Amino acid sequence: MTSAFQASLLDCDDDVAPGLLGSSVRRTELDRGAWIDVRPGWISGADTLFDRLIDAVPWRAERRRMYERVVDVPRLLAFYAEGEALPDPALDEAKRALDVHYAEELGESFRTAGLCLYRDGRDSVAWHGDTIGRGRSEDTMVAIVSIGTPRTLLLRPRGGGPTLRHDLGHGDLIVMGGSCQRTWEHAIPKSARVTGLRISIQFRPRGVR
Ligand SMILES: O=C(O)CCC(=O)C(=O)O
Ligand SMILES: [Fe+2]
Repeated sequence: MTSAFQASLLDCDDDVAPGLLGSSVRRTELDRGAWIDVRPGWISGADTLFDRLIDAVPWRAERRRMYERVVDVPRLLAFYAEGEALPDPALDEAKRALDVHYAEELGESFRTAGLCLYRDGRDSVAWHGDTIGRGRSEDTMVAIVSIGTPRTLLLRPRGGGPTLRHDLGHGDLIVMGGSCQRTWEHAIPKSARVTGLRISIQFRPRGVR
């Protein structure tokens, strides 16, 4: 697959690396004990990482049962279970940096990496919380690195309330924490305007999916 994502002129760094976290992470408290942390432009060399992941990851299409029908999942997927080698050393570095930054607050390390490839604005993820496993009943964190074409992440309280909109740019980090998976839902909506590829990398602790 060739990259349909146009390398930005400012980002011509061949070395891929996560930047500092620390005070560059901006926290927004949501209600009901949920929060999000945002660190724009966390990954430098994100263009290079994007191209490497497009080639290295065994992207696969999935079909899932939805009520009476079996439908195509509208994005390509890959999953790296605990202990499985990640597809790029920069993802190991990102995971290590997240483990250090969140060690005290999370009390455990991130263990798995889920990857999604959104081929264009027709690909999406519907409203959901990551509630398969412990996210259903316990506070946890899901850290997402977004690279490629910017997409909108929507967040809304379960049971109703205003929708928050967050634009995820190339190399950005967003972490959903506290009760976010069980008291809020998130989605990447379809968009007729989006024509480029986006990769999302989600790091989760053990037993959260
Ligand atoms: O694409 C994203 O950043 C979100 C993906 C997501 O919510 C999920 O895989 O659970
Ligand atoms: Fe999710």
